[in-house]
Amino acid sequence: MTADPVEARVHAALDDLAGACPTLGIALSGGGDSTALMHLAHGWGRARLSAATVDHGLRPGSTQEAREAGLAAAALGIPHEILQWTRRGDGNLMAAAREARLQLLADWARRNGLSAVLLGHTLDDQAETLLMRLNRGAGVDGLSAMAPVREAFGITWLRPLLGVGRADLRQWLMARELTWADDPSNENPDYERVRMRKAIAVLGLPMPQLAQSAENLAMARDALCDFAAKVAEGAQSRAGSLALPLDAFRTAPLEIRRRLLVAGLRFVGGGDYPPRRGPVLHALAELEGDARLTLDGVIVEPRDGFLWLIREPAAALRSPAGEGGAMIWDRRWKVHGLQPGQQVRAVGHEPLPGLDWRAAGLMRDEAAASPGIWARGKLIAAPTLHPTPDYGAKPLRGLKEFRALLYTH
Ligand SMILES: Nc1ncnc2c1ncn2[C@@H]1O[C@H](COP(=O)(O)OP(=O)(O)OP(=O)(O)O)[C@@H](O)[C@H]1O
Repeated sequence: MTADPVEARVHAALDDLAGACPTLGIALSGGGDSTALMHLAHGWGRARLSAATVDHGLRPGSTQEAREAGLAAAALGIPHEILQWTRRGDGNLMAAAREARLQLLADWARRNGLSAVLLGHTLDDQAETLLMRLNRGAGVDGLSAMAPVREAFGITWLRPLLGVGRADLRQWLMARELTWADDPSNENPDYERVRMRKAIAVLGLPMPQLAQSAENLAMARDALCDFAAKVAEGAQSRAGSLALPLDAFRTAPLEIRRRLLVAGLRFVGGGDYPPRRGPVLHALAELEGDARLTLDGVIVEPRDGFLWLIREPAAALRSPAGEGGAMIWDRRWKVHGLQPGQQVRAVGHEPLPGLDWRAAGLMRDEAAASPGIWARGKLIAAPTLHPTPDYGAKPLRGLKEFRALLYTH
């Protein structure tokens, strides 16, 4: 047991988060936080360590800094790699650099069979992030604390420094005559994070309390998710539609209803982004009556004790046709084994009179938005509707997979 408070705290966090990991990676930027992290993890001594530095090549001298980080790792006998980023495309530079950094580190971790990668986010990062997001008017989810454990890019990321302040880490390093590189962008007031850091210092805002608020919000978020999951327990899904029990939905608090509706819209519509808050709140107000509405390509309709969310036929018809052996159509259907010349497109309303769609227990719009297999402009099969004698088995021979995908966001 160590008497130093920084070591005691970080080692306890490592026991907790990484106790079962035989190998750990360190995302080593060369700055004070991750340099301290490397030394503290080395002192902890319970896992085999490797380190990597991403050279973004965005500042002169970045390659030299990455090499110096490598030397610091080598001094502790820790193998180190420099991962080079070459920028492609344009867009938000910081966001692209961050995304690429995580991807490069994740690939490196996989290549080296590492159980998890440690990141050097601190109590200060937690507090600054909270203020930045408050400034942007984020909701409970956006304001919640950074998690100490996170799965992303196919690997586990651990943040054992979240309980320690940046100044304490710097002092810890200085007391041991250990050096680090200061990134000049940490002083650049063009960055929102830097402005927030200065505001915290000038106003004397209490960092631990800010970080605690972020953690409390994370707990509130988790409780809301659990509650929403309970209400959704009686949900049914068929033919890519979703039905939520109407009583449970109507009696749930507004925030729970909002979450359920957002999750349902993404499940049925397959959208990459959640729908905007304003239209969702508006829809929730309308749903207090018996309104039927359309939002984000999804029909929302209270009917027979359920709140139905059905893909809007017009939106499904706009979806590009699916072709080839294996594909995902309309973001929701996985189709495998189509024959050459066959396409997946929505059935549409037109062919419905000739089909026995009621026998499948579907509603009219549900049937129209469901996938059909077409050849030479003719519908030859509609596997989610009842197979009718006209279809026969022939056109479907070879169809191996045809199922609605579950979206879990
Ligand atoms: N160039 C880099 N190479 C390796 N690891 C890095 C690099 N830059 C940052 N990291 C890792 O990420 C941690 C957090 O750094 P930083 O706050 O700059 O990045 P971030 O995750 O992009 O955060 P933010 O979202 O706040 O911008 C560092 O402590 C370090 O572990």
